[in-house]
Amino acid sequence: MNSHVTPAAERKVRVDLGDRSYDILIGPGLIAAAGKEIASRLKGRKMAVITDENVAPRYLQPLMASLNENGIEAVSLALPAGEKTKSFDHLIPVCETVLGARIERNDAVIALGGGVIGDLTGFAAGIVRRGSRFIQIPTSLLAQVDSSVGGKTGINSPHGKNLIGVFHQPDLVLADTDVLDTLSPREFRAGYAEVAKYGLIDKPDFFDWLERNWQAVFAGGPARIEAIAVSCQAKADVVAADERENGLRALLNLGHTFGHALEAATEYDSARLVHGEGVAIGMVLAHEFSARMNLASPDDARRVENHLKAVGLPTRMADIPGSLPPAERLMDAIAQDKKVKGGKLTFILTRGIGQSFVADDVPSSEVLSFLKEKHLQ
Ligand SMILES: NC(=O)c1ccc[n+]([C@@H]2O[C@H](COP(=O)([O-])OP(=O)(O)OC[C@H]3O[C@@H](n4cnc5c(N)ncnc54)[C@H](O)[C@@H]3O)[C@@H](O)[C@H]2O)c1
Ligand SMILES: O=C(O)C(=O)C[C@@H](O)[C@H](O)[C@H](O)COP(=O)(O)O
Ligand SMILES: [Zn+2]
Repeated sequence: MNSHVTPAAERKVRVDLGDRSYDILIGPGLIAAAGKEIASRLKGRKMAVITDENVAPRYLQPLMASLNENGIEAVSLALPAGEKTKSFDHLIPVCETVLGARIERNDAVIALGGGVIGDLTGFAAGIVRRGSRFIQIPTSLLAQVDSSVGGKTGINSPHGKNLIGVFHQPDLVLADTDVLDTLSPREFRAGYAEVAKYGLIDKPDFFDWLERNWQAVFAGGPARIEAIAVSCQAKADVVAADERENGLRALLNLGHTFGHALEAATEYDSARLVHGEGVAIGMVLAHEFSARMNLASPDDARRVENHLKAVGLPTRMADIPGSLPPAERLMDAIAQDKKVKGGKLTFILTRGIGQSFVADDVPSSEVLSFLKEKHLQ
């Protein structure tokens, strides 16, 4: 993998979906260049920019200036930051802002922010006028490597994560890597969990490379851009092969069945647990559960845990501050998972590092006794 590291220049990944194909541009300076990139690709000249209150003071003005300089008229809305914003309460003002600005179908709705803003804004774009054009300008590592790509949009319910939403692909993704310098270390680590996920799904060489190069990824520069580009290419390949998660795409859910249950159990309180942290704990649990089912070696679970711990991520349920509900309550959230078929649980399990697979019909009694055991560890 060392040979993959190239100088910090702009990279392009194409998501191949026939007449809904789009580019992901990755590199420095893309917010300043956004107006030009958008104007050269889209006909519409009216846009609504949705962002959050952390991102707005840093990056909204440069984006609005770039749009205006390129003949695009834009309105904006800044929402509170954090997972609780992915709710019906905040969906309403997004839809009303878009409609109030008379954004037509061929104009566009722009998400400027992390995965929360991307998922919420994408959902609004998917339902306003039964589908409006949508541009992702992801500003967190997590959003640049995962949530801005692939068209899953939506909001949370007390019943579980992302249970209300639509598939709605963006028309363009602009990942400005300069903005990652203002992300908090905790949020950078959370995004890194999704980067490591691609290695653990089916790229053992990439996982090896991350074990050796993670400090360089955290430091910035070419290794960081490389990790983002490899992640986007991995996701683009899966989405192009199975856009609506009829099979293969479920692999991108590695660690998420446990992780989402933990997010619901902590009531989407970002102070206690953010999505990437839930995924980190969930990926360790998925490897441990695979070992318990005699599918993989316990050494692989230890290796995954050691790496995630080394970067500073939580890896155990006991790492989550505050108390958790009993294992039976976690099972209620797991039963609402979108991968459940005919009441039977589907998990992403593994035969080793980079050898994940979709396991249908996982016995819930096994999962419950595993969770009871892991609850206090
Ligand atoms: N649609 C998908 O395919 C997909 C994939 C993965 C995750 N998700 C969803 O994404 C969400 C998590 O996304 P996230 O981790 O980006 O969370 P987030 O959107 O809450 O952003 C994390 C925090 O960082 C702040 N922030 C963002 N960019 C910043 C910057 N450049 N400088 C300073 N602060 C910045 C935000 O204001 C927020 O406080 C979850 O809801 C998860 O379910 C969706
Ligand atoms: O894009 C996908 O497919 C994923 O599963 C990516 C995940 O990282 C992401 O968190 C996604 O939102 C989870 O999907 P869900 O269908 O379980 O809500
Ligand atoms: Zn995720």
